[in-house]
Amino acid sequence: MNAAPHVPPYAPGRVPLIGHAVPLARDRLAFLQGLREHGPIVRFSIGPKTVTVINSPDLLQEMLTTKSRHFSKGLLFEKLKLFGKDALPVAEGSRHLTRRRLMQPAFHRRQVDGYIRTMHTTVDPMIAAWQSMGPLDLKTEMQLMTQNVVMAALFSTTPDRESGHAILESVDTLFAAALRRALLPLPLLERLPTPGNRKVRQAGRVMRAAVGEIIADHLANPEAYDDVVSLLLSARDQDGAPLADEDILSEVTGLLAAGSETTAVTLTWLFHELGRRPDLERRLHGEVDAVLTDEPLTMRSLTRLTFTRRLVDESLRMYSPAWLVTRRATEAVRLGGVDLRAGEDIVWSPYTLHRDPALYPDPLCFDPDRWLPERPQPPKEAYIPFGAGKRQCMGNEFALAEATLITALIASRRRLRPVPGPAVRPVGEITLHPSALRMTAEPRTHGRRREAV
Ligand code: HEM
Repeated sequence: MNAAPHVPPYAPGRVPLIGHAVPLARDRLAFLQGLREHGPIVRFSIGPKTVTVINSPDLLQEMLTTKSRHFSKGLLFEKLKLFGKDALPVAEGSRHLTRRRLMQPAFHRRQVDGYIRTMHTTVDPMIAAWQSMGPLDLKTEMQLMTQNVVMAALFSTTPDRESGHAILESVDTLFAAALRRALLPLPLLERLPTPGNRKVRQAGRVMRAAVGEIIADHLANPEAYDDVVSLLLSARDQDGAPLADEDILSEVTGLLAAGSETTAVTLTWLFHELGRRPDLERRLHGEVDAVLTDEPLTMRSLTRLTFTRRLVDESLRMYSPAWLVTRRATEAVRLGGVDLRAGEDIVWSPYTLHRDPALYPDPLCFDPDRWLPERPQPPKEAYIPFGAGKRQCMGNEFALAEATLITALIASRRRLRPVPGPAVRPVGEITLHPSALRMTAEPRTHGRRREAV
């Protein structure tokens, strides 16, 4: 016999009509973090909408794996359709499955190995160019770098700095609109011709034009390319029909959006920590000087960068880029003894999970050595920067290789020093990024200087 369902509590501080809108607007990260102490499943409300937060790693695992068929991607991803109606990260059901099967092979570890040289040749000149620049806005630099890496490795295209900036601004505008609309869903307002909505439409046009050009070039010179765009262009369904133009545009745009900012903010946080921890920086320099040679980098050489990789893993723990993820129950389902109603909106946060002192000793200490194999490790379900189950990040191997490679290449040639300014704090927008981070890129005077490949 099933036990009587438990009704999860509302978080304290709920005010009639507006619910928890005030603490949420004041500091959404702190609000979400604070909810953990109210149990594994807790509710909050914004106006008439109730949102259920899952805090326990076991229940998250259940929702994302064994019971995943009862959930759709939810509010945030509905709003992220701004990037493309049915792109993989927002697609549902059989459409998701077919597209995932089609694109997954391009992201297997073996395939990622083949991207390493392109990553290297894309990033090297960008690091060299820092020489002639003043203080860097580090997040923007990292975004340009990771955007170029995705475009070069997956679409065989490298935009110049100006075009890269234009794409980046459009991605930022669309991401900001998606989050705003998910937090305060007022569909009617989204359609009005307000300046804000016009800006969003214009950003969409810039993205479509940039991606459209890439696709047109592939169509005009099919024999010149063998990449993800070619894969999409040559795909056929069971009836032998090609993908619709709109679908190809959506998938390419979706990959660009999913694959650039997440890795960029991971690297931004990593160098923020190194900038204030000379002990860690010294160890990183020691490792890259010992491992990097003048030979081109390969997956094999990356696996020897064990400390560099622990820095990446720790940045992904403490500053999980995808800090807020949503789901929606598509039918009534029981989770952890709680009956969720069909249509119930759900939120989970790798950021708060990874900062739970019950799972991570001293969680606010940036300690890459917590990932040493001889140290006690957290349960697998407690470390999910890339999610879990059938919707787990498709680009995780790509992102880990890229972040390790970029960290090592920067450290082999530059020291990023913080520019004095206001204290850096985490800001939870579509990704978790530092409030502002300006750093200067000093050449390294000791150590092996690497030339462009
Ligand atoms: C540090 C970097 C990254 C992080 C932290 C990250 C995180 C995530 C997370 C948490 C999800 C799953 C969301 C959910 O469960 O609803 C996801 C999905 C996805 N990511 Fe990533 N991601 C990263 C980099 C990348 C890269 C480099 C690419 C591709 C170039 C990529 C492509 C995708 C795609 C296509 C999906 C949708 C998968 C599906 O629904 O089947 N990501 N990512």
